[in-house]
Amino acid sequence: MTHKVLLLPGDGIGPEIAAQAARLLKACQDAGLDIEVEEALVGGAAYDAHGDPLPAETLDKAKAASAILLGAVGGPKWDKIEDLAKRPEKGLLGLRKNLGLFGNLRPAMLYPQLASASSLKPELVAGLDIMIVRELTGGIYFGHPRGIEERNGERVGFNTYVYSESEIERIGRVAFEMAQKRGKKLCSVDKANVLEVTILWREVMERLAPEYPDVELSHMYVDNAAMQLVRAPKQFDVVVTGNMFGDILSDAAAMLTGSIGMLPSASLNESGQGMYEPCHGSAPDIAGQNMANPLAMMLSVAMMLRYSLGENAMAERIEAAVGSVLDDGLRTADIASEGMQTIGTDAMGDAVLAAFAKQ
Ligand SMILES: NC(=O)c1ccc[n+]([C@@H]2O[C@H](COP(=O)([O-])OP(=O)(O)OC[C@H]3O[C@@H](n4cnc5c(N)ncnc54)[C@H](O)[C@@H]3O)[C@@H](O)[C@H]2O)c1
Ligand SMILES: CC(C)[C@H](C(=O)O)[C@@H](O)C(=O)O
Ligand SMILES: [Mg+2]
Repeated sequence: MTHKVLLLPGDGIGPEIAAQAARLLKACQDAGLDIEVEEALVGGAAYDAHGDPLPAETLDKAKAASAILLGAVGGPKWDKIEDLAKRPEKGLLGLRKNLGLFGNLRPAMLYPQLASASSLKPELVAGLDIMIVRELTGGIYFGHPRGIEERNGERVGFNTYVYSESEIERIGRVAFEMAQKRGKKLCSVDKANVLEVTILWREVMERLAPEYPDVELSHMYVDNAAMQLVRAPKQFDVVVTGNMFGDILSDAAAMLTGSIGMLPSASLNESGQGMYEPCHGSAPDIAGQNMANPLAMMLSVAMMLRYSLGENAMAERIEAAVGSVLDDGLRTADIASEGMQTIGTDAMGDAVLAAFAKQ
């Protein structure tokens, strides 16, 4: 069966790293992968062309695709748009919500070659392999009521942090199953000392635990979890948490691996359809300078092959190609240690493709 892959480059460095992903997809096709690749607009680019960060045409194409690859959206050019619904980021959130992509997997895995690029001492991160399972279609990002309104003579801004039991259970099961396949440890991160919604979160996780007797469940408050991540990150195997805590903790975890430019992600729905994207944003500070690290995007292609297309061998081939490029000492600026020569986005893409061809 031919799989349809939708490529959404987006904004800022999005198109630069998406170009490297497109070359990698072509190499996979040449190696026998049966896919059809189409491109569409999302985010600021879509707003500029159609006045809408998620045009109906893009959403229709996304719904029809087996998998979606997204670069990044947003940037200062669109930050002045007063109507939040028209901001680039809402295009991304709209895709997640409309496709029901509730299960966000963010693996923070250290390539040993990058130990000296980590923000922690090498001995604290050697062998680091954490999977953050972030709930992606609920929580404070999508809660009602929300808005800015006049109260007692001043404006008040508010969002609502809401989770239903079924939403918690659904992401809990993804996390328990993930822990079963990995190190059998699951840490659920909440703020149950303060927020009722996360008291319910904790209760549901506890209720599920007896169904997964081989998994050791623990709980941690999010403030402590942030501290523990940078103190002793190897204590974690799988971490499950809500939308906003997961957003923040995954950026922090990224630095343990050397750079946010190394962190891919998968966002899955109940039917196995997925959207794959680096965890980072559009990096306006380096956009257009051929400086962005394309590896998170290229590793997102590997996650797509593994989670949506069932092509594990080819996924491993990409991951091995990345490893061999790092073995050769090739580094974009974000992952270079002092004194190392750096290469640009295109050259890093060339190197991964050459290594992929040799695998
Ligand atoms: N998934 C997404 O599309 C996504 C994710 C996060 C932020 N954003 C958006 O991106 C814009 C910029 O946000 P931000 O600056 O807070 O976060 P960011 O992730 O874009 O950048 C943070 C820092 O990391 C660096 N960086 C990020 N990706 C890199 C890469 N591949 N290689 C090298 N360096 C990299 C940037 O140069 C910057 O210094 C905002 O509009 C934000 O809403 C989008
Ligand atoms: C751009 C933004 C909506 C997004 C999020 O907050 O989920 C991003 O930070 C991410 O981590 O994917
Ligand atoms: Mg984020």
